[in-house]
Amino acid sequence: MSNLITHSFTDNQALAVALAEQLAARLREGIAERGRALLAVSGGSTPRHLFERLSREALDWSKVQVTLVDERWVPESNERSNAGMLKATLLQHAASAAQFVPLYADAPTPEAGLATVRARMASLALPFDAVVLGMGNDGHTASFFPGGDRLPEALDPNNPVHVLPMRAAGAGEPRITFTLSALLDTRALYLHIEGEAKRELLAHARQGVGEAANYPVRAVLTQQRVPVAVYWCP
Ligand SMILES: O=C(O)[C@H](O)[C@@H](O)[C@H](O)[C@H](O)COP(=O)(O)O
Repeated sequence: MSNLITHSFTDNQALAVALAEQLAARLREGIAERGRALLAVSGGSTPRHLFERLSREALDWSKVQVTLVDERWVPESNERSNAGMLKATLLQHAASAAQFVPLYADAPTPEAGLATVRARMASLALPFDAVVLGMGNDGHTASFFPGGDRLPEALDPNNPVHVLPMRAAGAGEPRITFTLSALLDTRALYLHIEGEAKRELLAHARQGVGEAANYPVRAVLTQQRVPVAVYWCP
């Protein structure tokens, strides 16, 4: 049985409204049932509208912890920083009361900052209430890049480690990423993609056609641990 449910929208505004409502519902549920909620989101360019929308959802954001599924190893002031983007979009308005838990530490490399980041992440009470993944045109998701130096470790479904450094030719700077096993430890999993090219790429990755058989995102699509809700618009 397929583990994927696809929700298609006419444009990115309609998608942002629907996914923001969905995420807000998961967070409210976490707060009602456990007194807190934990959200992990992707960076990149796709989720900006979604974040702007989500930031205005009425809920008790002071009980919400927000982190990233992956981060580029650059300080927040760098335009490539996912944390910087998140602060400018999601952590505004009502959501400015949320606690942001960053994946970057002030160290020259992700390896040098790893102990600090791991200690920080140990304070998060998994499972996540919701994880939102994106996907790159090379079939990566989070920082699971094709040819990534620690890709097998990152995709190992039984890896007890939550966070790993990652280096790959297509990644730009060194990265730090949650592992697949940590990201699948979630009550709800979303894959947010936009555009025809990504829809085709996803279909190929799902079927394991040609080069797409090796796309890292396939590990998310073929796992049976948690259903994947795909949110797509042209
Ligand atoms: O830091 C990152 O790059 C992201 O977390 C990454 O995994 C992203 O989701 C994809 O690269 C898609 O990026 P776009 O939305 O820019 O296409």
